[in-house]
Amino acid sequence: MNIHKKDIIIIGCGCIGLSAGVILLKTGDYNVKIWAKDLPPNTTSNKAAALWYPFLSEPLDKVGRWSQETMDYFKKEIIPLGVEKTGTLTKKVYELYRTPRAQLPEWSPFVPSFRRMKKEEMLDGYIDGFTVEDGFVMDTDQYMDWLVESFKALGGSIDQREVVDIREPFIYADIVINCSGLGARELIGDRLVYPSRGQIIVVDNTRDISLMDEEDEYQLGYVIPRVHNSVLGGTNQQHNYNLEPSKKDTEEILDRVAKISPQFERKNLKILGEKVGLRPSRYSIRLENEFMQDGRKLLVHNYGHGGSGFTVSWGCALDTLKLVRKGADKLKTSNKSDVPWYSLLNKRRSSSSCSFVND
Ligand SMILES: Cc1cc2nc3c(=O)[nH]c(=O)nc-3n(C[C@H](O)[C@H](O)[C@H](O)COP(=O)(O)OP(=O)(O)OC[C@H]3O[C@@H](n4cnc5c(N)ncnc54)[C@H](O)[C@@H]3O)c2cc1C
Repeated sequence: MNIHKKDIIIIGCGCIGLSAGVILLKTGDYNVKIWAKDLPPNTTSNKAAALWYPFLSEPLDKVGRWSQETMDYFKKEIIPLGVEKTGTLTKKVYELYRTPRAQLPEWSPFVPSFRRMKKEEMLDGYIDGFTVEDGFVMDTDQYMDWLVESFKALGGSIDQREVVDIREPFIYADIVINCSGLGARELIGDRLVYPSRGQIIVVDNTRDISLMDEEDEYQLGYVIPRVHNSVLGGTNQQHNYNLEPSKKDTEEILDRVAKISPQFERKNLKILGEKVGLRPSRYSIRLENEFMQDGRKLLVHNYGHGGSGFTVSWGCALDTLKLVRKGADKLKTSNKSDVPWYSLLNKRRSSSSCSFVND
């Protein structure tokens, strides 16, 4: 056991915070606690489809690398554990277009199994498309439960609490990781993060291949077969905070998926439910160090993953570990009594405590 373990607080218990927590704990160098306003199953992550495929997130070169690293991690550490445990299933992905694409996606050079679809693979009505043979899907509730269990099994702990002042977790730890997703808008005042509302329909039938019609990035049509059901989508409504499923969206999604293939016409589908989540969109995923309080505290940002949170989760978690190591080496020695706001926030300590394993 490393008796000099550093304490870390992660803000956020979605797929991003939990993946970062697992990677940090696996090193044996840190005590890790998650603070989160909402816990699974009430996070955006639980509302996702979720398919491994880079989508609606930037910058595309980094997204390509993080996506491939995530795929490698899934293949080595998660898929071998079995679908019953992790809710993760290997599935081919087809991204379909009705008009020719002049270019391959910018992220594609990072993914060796990416290729343009062959003519004989094309569905009626489509003339271009891409595929990733070894793609995979997650049944999000099952996968998120497994993530929580993995984090706890490694010694991590989770407190349900909202952070209203980013300085508060620094009372208890010199290193804080901000995985607050859309919450970063209020938590640190980052107005560059905004919601992209996604609505999905859960249906009972499962198919063999994930199909996505991405001709119009705001009027999406996709069918994602998971372990126990399939997900039909979707919407991409920017700056829309409505968390209630809309009847109009449901109707339009059903129309769009019926156009992908007659097998998805509504008479062939049994609707089990509808879900809405707000993707944490940003012009660029923010994964970087920020030093606070004259260099005595380290805030690592890991948020703004848009439509690819699951797809890049482990790649971003591995980079978070690198940032923590790099930042920790540069931290100046902390002297809590020097910190002017400490005494103010100290008042809260009596009512809301936080103890680490080493305390
Ligand atoms: C309909 C839909 C379909 C999607 N499909 C896919 C897909 O197929 N593949 C894919 O890769 N991605 C998909 N996504 C995107 C994916 O869901 C997100 O990118 C991902 O969930 C972001 O994870 P996160 O952990 O950053 O955010 P969240 O899951 O939102 O977690 C944020 C956490 O931070 C906490 N928090 C926020 N503010 C505070 C605060 N002030 N104090 C304490 N805690 C705070 C929250 O309570 C929560 O625990 C989809 C999204 C939607 C909506």
